[in-house]
Amino acid sequence: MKLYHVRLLIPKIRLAMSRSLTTGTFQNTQPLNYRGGKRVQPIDSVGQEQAYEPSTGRVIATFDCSGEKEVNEAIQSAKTAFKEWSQKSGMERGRILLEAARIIRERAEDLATIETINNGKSISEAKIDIEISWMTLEYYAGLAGSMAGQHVQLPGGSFAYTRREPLGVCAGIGAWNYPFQIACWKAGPALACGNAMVYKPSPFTAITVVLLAEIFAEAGVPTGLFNVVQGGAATGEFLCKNPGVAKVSFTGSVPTGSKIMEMAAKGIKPVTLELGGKSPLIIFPDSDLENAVNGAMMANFLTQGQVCCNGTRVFVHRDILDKFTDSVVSKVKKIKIGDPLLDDTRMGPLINQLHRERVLGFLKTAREQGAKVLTGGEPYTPEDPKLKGGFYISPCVLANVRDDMTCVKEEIFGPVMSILPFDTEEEVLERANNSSYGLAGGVFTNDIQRAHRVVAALQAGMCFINNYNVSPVELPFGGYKKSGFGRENGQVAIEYYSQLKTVCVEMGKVETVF
Ligand SMILES: NC(=O)C1=CN([C@@H]2O[C@H](COP(=O)(O)OP(=O)(O)OC[C@H]3O[C@@H](n4cnc5c(N)ncnc54)[C@H](O)[C@@H]3O)[C@@H](O)[C@H]2O)C=CC1
Ligand SMILES: C[N+](C)(C)CCCC(=O)O
Repeated sequence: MKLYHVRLLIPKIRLAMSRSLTTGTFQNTQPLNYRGGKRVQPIDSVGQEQAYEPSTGRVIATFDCSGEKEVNEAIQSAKTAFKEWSQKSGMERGRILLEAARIIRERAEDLATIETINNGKSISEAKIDIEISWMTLEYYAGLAGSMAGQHVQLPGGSFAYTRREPLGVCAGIGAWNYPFQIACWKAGPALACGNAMVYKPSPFTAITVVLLAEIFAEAGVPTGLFNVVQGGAATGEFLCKNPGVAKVSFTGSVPTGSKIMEMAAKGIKPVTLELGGKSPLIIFPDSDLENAVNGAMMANFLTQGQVCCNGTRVFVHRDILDKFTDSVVSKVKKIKIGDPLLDDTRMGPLINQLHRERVLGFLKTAREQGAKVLTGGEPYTPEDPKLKGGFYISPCVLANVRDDMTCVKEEIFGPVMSILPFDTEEEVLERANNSSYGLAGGVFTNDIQRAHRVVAALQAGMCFINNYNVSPVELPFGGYKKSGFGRENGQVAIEYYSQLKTVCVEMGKVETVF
């Protein structure tokens, strides 16, 4: 009875706290590592990192990066919990994951607020991210109970069966653009399959993943099942190289993905790599123009354009080029930039000053190479004085671009759309596929056969017809080519967090050749 009251009260207090949080007020005071069922300071460190509130430029947390000993402790803690967790039935695990999903749903506003403070994305988007997060846990909770093997009949009454078993302790390494959601995309299937996890978020967004660890504990996972270590490359490397880690699931850039694969190769560990992209979005003249324009907006400007699967190469048929361009530019000009915690803001700041300079650098090169800026692409300072130190830029549309320009070839990871005219289907497919990336792709057309023919020809793991950047958890997500391999979400993710054991059973006498 007492416990029941505590349960009801805690979220209420927290919600009240989050509502009083406004931009410029949050300061982290608690340890950000999570091990053995509680927040802890790391026992050793490899330097310090700072997390910012990108909308104001304020430092909101300074923390030690976990050293080799701390990473090892977290892995040992996960190993202990794995023994208990892996013995539970799928139904038992599913029930606990459902409870975690329920708690996230109950605290959605709270979590979205902190996510916005630490990442800079608008609160309206952060709320969607949190919704996708609890849906992910619900989905894998449902799948946990249906994981099963096969029975195979053999001659003479003998038979075999297969068991789908967990891998052990999985390492999750995340990017900063969807901190809480990426952690759920990894933890959901990993825990459903019976694994334990040690998770390292990006040091830029160190805050919300610890809240997820607390939620798992509250939902009833064994102590130590989900641990958090903090830091950058050095901490990540301790994790990848540790023989106690059975698998690495990574979301981030191509160069880091390549390093992760190398480290994992030394230990013969499987990896899932969700890397960058430079995806094409193809608009045919027979498409519904309003839908196509809205699709292009969704493909380019979510989370200030810092989205791996964005369709940043927008190929538009020459017949509708002017109409499409005018419509997109007028919509982009109306995007409300400012305090991301305000409900009507649609675009917040980029993640940090260095990244803003990087994006502005791409725009400088684009201009030098002959691109025409139709709107935006400048540092932006909101009127509210407390936002003066934030990392804002105005969303940008580029025209007069060619396929060989840097802004069309390289991932900018900012709010920059390039519009490229085309004339024929054959030509546009050739150009769309002319990239070392292959994460996503989209097509807008009302010709049903053309739509399917085009997506069949696109070299990309995630394709959209007449929409872009929707991501229901039921759908597998992942890349072709340098955008990585392995899949997150969907039923198939179970295969990436489990291994198959075959048990061959003899019912007769052993026939020997000797
Ligand atoms: N395909 C996908 O699902 C997504 C891909 N991305 C890609 O991620 C990039 C942006 O994210 P960033 O955080 O800047 O990428 P990043 O590759 O610099 O860092 C990603 C994570 O890896 C860690 N890390 C860095 N060096 C490491 C090393 N040597 N060993 C182990 N861990 C290491 C970082 O601390 C961070 O947690 C973009 O290229 C973007 O396309 C981002 C989000 C989603
Ligand atoms: C949610 N969605 C589709 C906008 C982006 C997910 C991939 C990423 O983490 O960048």
